[in-house]
Amino acid sequence: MKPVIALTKGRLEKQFVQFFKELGYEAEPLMEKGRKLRIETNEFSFFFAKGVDVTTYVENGIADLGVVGGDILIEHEPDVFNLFPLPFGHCRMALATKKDYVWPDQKKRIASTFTHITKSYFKEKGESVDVIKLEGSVELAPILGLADAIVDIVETGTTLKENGLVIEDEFLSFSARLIANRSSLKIKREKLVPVIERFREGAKKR
Ligand SMILES: Nc1ncnc2c1ncn2[C@@H]1O[C@H](COP(=O)(O)OP(=O)(O)OP(=O)(O)O)[C@@H](O)[C@H]1O
Ligand SMILES: O=P(O)(O)OC[C@H]1O[C@H](OP(=O)(O)OP(=O)(O)O)[C@H](O)[C@@H]1O
Repeated sequence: MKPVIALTKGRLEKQFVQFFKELGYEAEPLMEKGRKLRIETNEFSFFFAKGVDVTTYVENGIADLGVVGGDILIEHEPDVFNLFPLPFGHCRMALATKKDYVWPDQKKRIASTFTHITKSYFKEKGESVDVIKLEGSVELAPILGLADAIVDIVETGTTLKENGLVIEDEFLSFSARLIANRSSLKIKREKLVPVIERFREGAKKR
């Protein structure tokens, strides 16, 4: 059986395919995938899912390996081997609010997709806040008055800037990570170790 790799769709997928190609693996089927969710190459079976679902598939042994953002691992703490960072998908976690915003005296309302990370951040500061969960376009929340501030991923800073928000604090930085199912690493050791080592070497070189 070929190793099965779960890839995060979207941003990370494109950067992974470039990296995978640079390692000398057959990447054409991935580059020509269109809307297909599963792709076979000579050496691997790939499938594509949202980041958090990638961790679920790897945790449950449907995939042997997975490529997922470090933010997802910290937020959801899946029971997988978190092997090492990959040289793409770099971003940071930031607390941001409206420019010149005057914070209210009452409990702060913070909107985020990353509720666990947000709660831990404020807990460490010894501050109790109300966290409002949003699934996307989080920057809207302070602008529309749903929240005082947001905790969200920042890469170039363009989204914040174009929406009149400024960073109050940056507190975590991430990249994509290679993860593995715990039993696959034992049962399929002979097949997986050379792949993992090739990825590790490639990641070091970049
Ligand atoms: N600018 C960025 N915004 C969001 N995620 C980024 C960014 N740069 C790198 N990443 C990384 O890419 C991963 C996947 O991001 P992507 O935006 O493709 O997924 P998503 O936020 O779940 O997407 P979607 O909004 O399409 O559902 C994130 O978990 C994060 O680690
Ligand atoms: O600093 P930047 O380079 O502007 O990138 C950061 C933005 O990208 C992500 O959103 P995404 O495009 O994934 O859309 P979403 O709001 O639907 O998650 C993230 O949530 C920020 O909004």
